[in-house]
Amino acid sequence: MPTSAPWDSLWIDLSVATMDGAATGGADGYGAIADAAVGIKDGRIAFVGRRADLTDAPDALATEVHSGQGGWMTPGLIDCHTHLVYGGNRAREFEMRLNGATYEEIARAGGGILSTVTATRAASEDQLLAASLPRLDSLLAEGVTTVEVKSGYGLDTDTETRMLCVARRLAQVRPVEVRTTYLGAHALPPEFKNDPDGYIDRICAETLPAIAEAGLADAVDAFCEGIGFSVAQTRRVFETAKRLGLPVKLHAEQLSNLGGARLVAEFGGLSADHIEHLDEDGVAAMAEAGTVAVLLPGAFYALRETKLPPIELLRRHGVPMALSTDNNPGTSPVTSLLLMLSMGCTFFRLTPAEALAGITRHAAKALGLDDRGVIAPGKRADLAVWRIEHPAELAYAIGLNPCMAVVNGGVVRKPRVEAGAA
Ligand SMILES: N=CN[C@@H](CCC(=O)O)C(=O)O
Ligand SMILES: [Zn+2]
Repeated sequence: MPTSAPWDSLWIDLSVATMDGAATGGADGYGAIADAAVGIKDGRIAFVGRRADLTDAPDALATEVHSGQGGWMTPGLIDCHTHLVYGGNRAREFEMRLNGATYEEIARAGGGILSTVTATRAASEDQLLAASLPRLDSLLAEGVTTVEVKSGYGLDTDTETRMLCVARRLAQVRPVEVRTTYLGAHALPPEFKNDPDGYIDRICAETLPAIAEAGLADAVDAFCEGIGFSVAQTRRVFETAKRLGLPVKLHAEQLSNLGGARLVAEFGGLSADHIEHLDEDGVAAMAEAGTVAVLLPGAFYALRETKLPPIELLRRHGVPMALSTDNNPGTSPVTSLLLMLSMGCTFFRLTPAEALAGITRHAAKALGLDDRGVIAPGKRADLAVWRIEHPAELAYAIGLNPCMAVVNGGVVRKPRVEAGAA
């Protein structure tokens, strides 16, 4: 009676970028293994190493044997900061900016986020789902296996709840893991005009407790900025999140330095995001707290920012750096995570290895996930296979998508999900 193979599947004929700095001392930054083999059992990595170290023939070790055709395998990509679910678009605002208006002027004039709030409040759950799927499909085509999705365009309890329900539904109709973040403190809704403290009262007393009770959020975020909320108001939201047992993250130091990074570090927060205006005190506080720096070059590009995030300080203090699309209708209508690799290197001067860690290992850490983001025994078998000769090509090529296969929890899929498939 033939014994059953120990593994469900085995990948060979490829090199592997494990992105597991711990395993390789980060020598090449990729944790690279040439002529490698990756064994998968029950949706988890069972083996990763040299093919020469396999103890038996491939078809004796696995039920399914897959060839990487001489390419490379990386961990599945993780987009750790998106506002993917929303109604409408802001192309007119794009035109206004090209006619000289700034992002802040448009926001202060009641446009910007609030115009998306109007469109999102008017949309049904099914309409929001239909509007979000093409944006998600674009990310999935590039080997993305985990996406974070924020609320923040409802600003009332019903619509914030609806947004997070839609975010959760995305994972039911697409091969992707979705992590949700409540971002009620994103902008001041019209019904609380000139009363930000009253709006924070409602977030802390009504909306956030209701969303936590419903299990709709994995984390809580806020926009700490002159056109957003103060440190004191953000602190109140974080105190409520802490009481409800939810981790925090923060849109911090995007347009100015209010000390948001120090605040999110004080709460042991998962990440500080944007951080163009971050100073060394903030970097040191993040390093101390293990808070990840999430870099958003799409917003930097779309707003034509000139203030670069303090990359050298982040490196010197050992703060993990992640990259993300920040997909949103205003500052970053971006649906390509691979393009963020290119921008992270070209604008922010990350190395290709740092950039790839930014959408794998460090992006997982920004979401508080330690079961993915590296290829190592026991981790989720979330993988992407690329028709490339070296991982640096992923950051080097602009507009080319060399993804040839994606593995979600051990299940192999083609990169492009059938358009419109439910
Ligand atoms: N800065 C605040 N939030 C989003 C922009 C939201 C919007 O403009 O719609 C961001 O991450 O850039
Ligand atoms: Zn954002």
